[in-house]
Amino acid sequence: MPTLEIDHLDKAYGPVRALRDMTFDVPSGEIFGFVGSNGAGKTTTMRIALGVLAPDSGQVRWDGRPVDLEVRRRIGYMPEERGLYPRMRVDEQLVYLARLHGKTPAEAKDAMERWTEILGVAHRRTDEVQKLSLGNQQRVQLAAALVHDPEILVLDEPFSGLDPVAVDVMSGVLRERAEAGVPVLFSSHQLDLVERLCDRVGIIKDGQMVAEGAIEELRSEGRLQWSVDGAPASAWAPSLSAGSGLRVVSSEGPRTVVELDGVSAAARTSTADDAAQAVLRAALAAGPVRSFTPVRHSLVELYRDVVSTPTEEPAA
Ligand SMILES: Nc1ncnc2c1ncn2[C@@H]1O[C@H](COP(=O)(O)OP(=O)(O)OP(=O)(O)O)[C@@H](O)[C@H]1O
Repeated sequence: MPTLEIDHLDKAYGPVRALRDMTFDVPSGEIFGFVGSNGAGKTTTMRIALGVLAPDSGQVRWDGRPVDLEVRRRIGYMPEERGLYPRMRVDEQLVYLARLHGKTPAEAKDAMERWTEILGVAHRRTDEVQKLSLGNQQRVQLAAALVHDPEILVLDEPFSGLDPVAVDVMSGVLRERAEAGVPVLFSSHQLDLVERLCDRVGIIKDGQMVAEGAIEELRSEGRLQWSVDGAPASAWAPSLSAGSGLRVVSSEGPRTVVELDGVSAAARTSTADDAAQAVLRAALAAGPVRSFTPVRHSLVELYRDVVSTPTEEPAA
């Protein structure tokens, strides 16, 4: 299966180390969400993936082959700074871009009509781009990334500034493209959306990948907490032994959340099961327990945990 491989990228802008050993893969058919705070290095990674910026070291490959001019033509890219000609008509611009990527005039017109229809801007085809609202310009920008039937999609914050309907349209298009076998790499600060849409997520901080995987995998590596609905914590939490690593993190009336600290990855599953049973036993000893559930953290919570953990400074 062809894969987009981001392989050990390093990049500095003068004294600023924008990327350090950035590594991940996006196989065909997968939607990979790239998240990280402002200045973390997302745009830099995507520009290198597209081949418009050279890394200091490392390589980007598609289907085992370094991204060269030929591969670059097969990438659909939505730049962060956007890149449409404001005074050109929507239809002329999209046909022009498709022609640049080698489509015949008939194919280009066909693709322009199809994508403006799918993205809900068909009625604005003859307008200059600058006359469209920002959201509609963004739909045209996505059409521009898609109009040459790219094999790979690299989209820098495609959802920013879109209304909920446009978000749904854009999400539908990305899903459909992924189902057609295209690897989709996109960055976003809208973590709820990333959680809904992505097969895998990469969280970056200071130019380094600090967590990567399916959201379920990130959850299973994250903090372990249980929510208990029963007697108040004051009636049973003191009986949790000091050496158990269990502590109450919140308690409101009958609802108590208990967390397990410092579990080594290897011991995690059995320790987690033991800890859950210990919490339940303690709560039951104090009265009836109406519900007992592991806390499922959202991507926002996982993200906060990961980015607030200090990263190791690599040896100089
Ligand atoms: N052309 C440039 N010259 C100098 N420094 C740059 C340049 N482009 C980016 N940087 C720096 O590199 C780092 C990574 O920036 P990058 O734009 O890749 O981050 P980002 O994750 O895309 O951020 P955002 O979420 O704000 O778009 C930042 O410290 C930024 O200031």
